[in-house]
Amino acid sequence: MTNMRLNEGKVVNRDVKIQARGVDVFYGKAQAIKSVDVDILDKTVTAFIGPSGCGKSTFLRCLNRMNDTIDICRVEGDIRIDGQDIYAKEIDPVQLRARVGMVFQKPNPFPKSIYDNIAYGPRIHGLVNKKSDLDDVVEQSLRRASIWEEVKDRLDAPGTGLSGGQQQRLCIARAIATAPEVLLMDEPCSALDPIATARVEELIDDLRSSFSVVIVTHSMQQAARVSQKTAFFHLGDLVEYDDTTKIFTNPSDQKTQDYITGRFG
Ligand SMILES: Nc1ncnc2c1ncn2[C@@H]1O[C@H](COP(=O)(O)OP(=O)(O)OP(=O)(O)O)[C@@H](O)[C@H]1O
Repeated sequence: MTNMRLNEGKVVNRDVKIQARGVDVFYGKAQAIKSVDVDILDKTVTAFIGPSGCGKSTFLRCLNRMNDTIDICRVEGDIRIDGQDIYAKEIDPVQLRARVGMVFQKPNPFPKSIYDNIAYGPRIHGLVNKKSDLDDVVEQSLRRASIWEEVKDRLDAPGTGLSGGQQQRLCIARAIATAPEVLLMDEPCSALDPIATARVEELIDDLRSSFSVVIVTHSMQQAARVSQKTAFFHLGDLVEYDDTTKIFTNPSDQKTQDYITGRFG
């Protein structure tokens, strides 16, 4: 793709944050992910791309054990965050999900006030004791998600009353309120208009200074705009994983080339 604006951010020797080795995922007997090995870097945006049904969301959900909530889903292999096996017996998935936050395709604010949407995580994880500290976390999270100015005078209003784009930024604020190390985003802009999408993309670029961000996207333009690393999945295989500029200008695999040039998908 020659007319694609590529993110200028360089990938410079970032530490590996998530290491996956030999990851297989099954839904009943059907295998959705086949022996995936990948090193996801810290302070970097990594995009997962590939045709519908290739396993992007399934693999993303392995990274904070969201697949545990699907009865027929079985995950095998080894996934480590900072060297720690996240499937080890002693790992509490609820605590893990505070460290590895997630934002979904459709904004899903709790049926609570804007304030309580953000305060919920820090409260249940016991991250703050005093009301004034909680107020600070709420304000900082909303500022970081670039929505503070729009909501600061109506923190008691329901989160569900915001526009779609505002709701998605609220959900991002909610995910970062527990001070996660990794932020997983599953097609976070697919329900948003182009202006709201642009705001969320700017936000993603800003967030990578603090977190490792992994985003599933159907939009190759979006992958090129926001990510520094791209993983191309096809039929459950991780076909190619490299710098985003390389994937979009000079991929090594013919299947990647065919996908980015629109020959299938
Ligand atoms: N809860 C589930 N139960 C059974 N099979 C599932 C489930 N979720 C996903 N699958 C299957 O696993 C495979 C991978 O699906 P997944 O949703 O991970 O792909 P994807 O690349 O994210 O697709 P899309 O881009 O359409 O969202 C598909 O064959 C899908 O039908």
